[in-house]
Amino acid sequence: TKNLPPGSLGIPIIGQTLALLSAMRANTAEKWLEQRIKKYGPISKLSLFGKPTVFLHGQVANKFIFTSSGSAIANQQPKSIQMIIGDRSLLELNGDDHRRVRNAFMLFLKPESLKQYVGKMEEEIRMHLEMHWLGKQQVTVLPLMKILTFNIMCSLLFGLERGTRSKNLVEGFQQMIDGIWSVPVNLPFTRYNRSLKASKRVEDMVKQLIHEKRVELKEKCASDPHQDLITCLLSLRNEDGEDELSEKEIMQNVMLVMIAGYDTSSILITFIIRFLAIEPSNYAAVLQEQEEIARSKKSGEFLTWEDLAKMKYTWRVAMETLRIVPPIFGSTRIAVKDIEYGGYLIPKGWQIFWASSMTQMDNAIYPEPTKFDPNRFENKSSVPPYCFVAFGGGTRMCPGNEFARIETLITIHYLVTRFTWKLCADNSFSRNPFPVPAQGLPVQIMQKRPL
Ligand code: HEM
Repeated sequence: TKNLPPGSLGIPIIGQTLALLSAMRANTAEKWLEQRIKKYGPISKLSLFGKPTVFLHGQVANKFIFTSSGSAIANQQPKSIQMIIGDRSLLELNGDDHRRVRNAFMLFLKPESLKQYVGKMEEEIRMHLEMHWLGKQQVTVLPLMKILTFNIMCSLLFGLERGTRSKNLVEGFQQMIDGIWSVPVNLPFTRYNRSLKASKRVEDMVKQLIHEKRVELKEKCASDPHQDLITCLLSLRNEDGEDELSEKEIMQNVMLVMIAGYDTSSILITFIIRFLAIEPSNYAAVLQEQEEIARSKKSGEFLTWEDLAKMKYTWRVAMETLRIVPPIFGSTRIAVKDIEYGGYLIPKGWQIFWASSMTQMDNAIYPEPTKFDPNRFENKSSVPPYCFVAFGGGTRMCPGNEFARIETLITIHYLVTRFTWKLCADNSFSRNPFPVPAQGLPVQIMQKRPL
């Protein structure tokens, strides 16, 4: 029989949870994990979120976690997420069910489909800049990027225009996510309780939207079933001519997509803006790439898919941002049976924890890891597999990465060609558990003269 990995499970229930969370807030979580790796090696045990856990680090470990079959390692998120989103979201599904629901979402989220939404995203971005940036001297970037990414999602995923409904949705939705990362105590006046109530309201709103889309689809049989995500999902049939997804699956996964795509993308764009403000040579290279594209267009002309393909350097800047500040610090799985790994036993029922930053800040993979150097990604082959894991990997790799790429590139295009900016606060940040720049990143902005 194999031994358990080294390390201590800490105080019952609490374990090392508070220590990790407070290191995240102080932005020292990488150091905290590094010390563990120094002390115990790349495989160690601890307890997190009330569960005995094995922390795994390194390229081989990432591959092991991302490619193991669901019969050995299944997805496992904190119970609070299940209570808030429900038991049929991709996060809870495994095996065939996971594949079926994920494939349905990929029909909408794959690049060939997203191609047709470039214009819609662009309209949202232009409108956003007009409403929130134009004529201002100072803006706070993070809250604005949240508004922007939420509006993009409302438009593309739900076909929902701005108005009272999307306002109510964003309010409910904000309260709902606030509780996902809170202590799951369901008593009146706790954040968690408010979040559960908000999730019920959001659920009702999404249900109503689904109902309307269903009626629309029936009445206008010929209209484009790909006009938005919900309509696309409702139009899917399996081999027996039945609905491919149940209404519950559509509802819960639409809620999941909103949660998964909202904080993450807005944080990525916010941190690119921050890096461009503190790295003048990278800013100059992005500006050159984007001005060249802007110059090739007539005034007011929309960007095309081909234009996005030209934004290679800008995407490298985004990848370097994701490498140094991954919006998702890490995530957990559960061992479905006793597993042997690296000479140790991971007992059935234990949690497995991986952290993207740890591989992405590894000196052996990325020399001078703290240096912001987008050219690391110039040559795809220079990054070994399972070492850039900001979007995860394997069967659960982020299905929204292309969506995030498109909205990020278009937003940066408009920002650098229309504005210049300077940071107003220091450039520190903390994790909560998402990275949040000091004061939400206030910047002083100046509008540029059109090219
Ligand atoms: C910069 C932006 C984004 C980052 C860094 C990011 C990161 C991630 C990561 C690391 C995972 C995997 C977690 C794990 O393996 O446990 C994931 C999963 C997921 N992401 Fe994203 N994401 C981003 C944007 C989006 C967007 C825009 C959407 C939707 C439009 C989205 C939808 C999802 C969904 C539904 C899952 C669960 C997939 C599954 O379990 O099969 N994400 N994301």
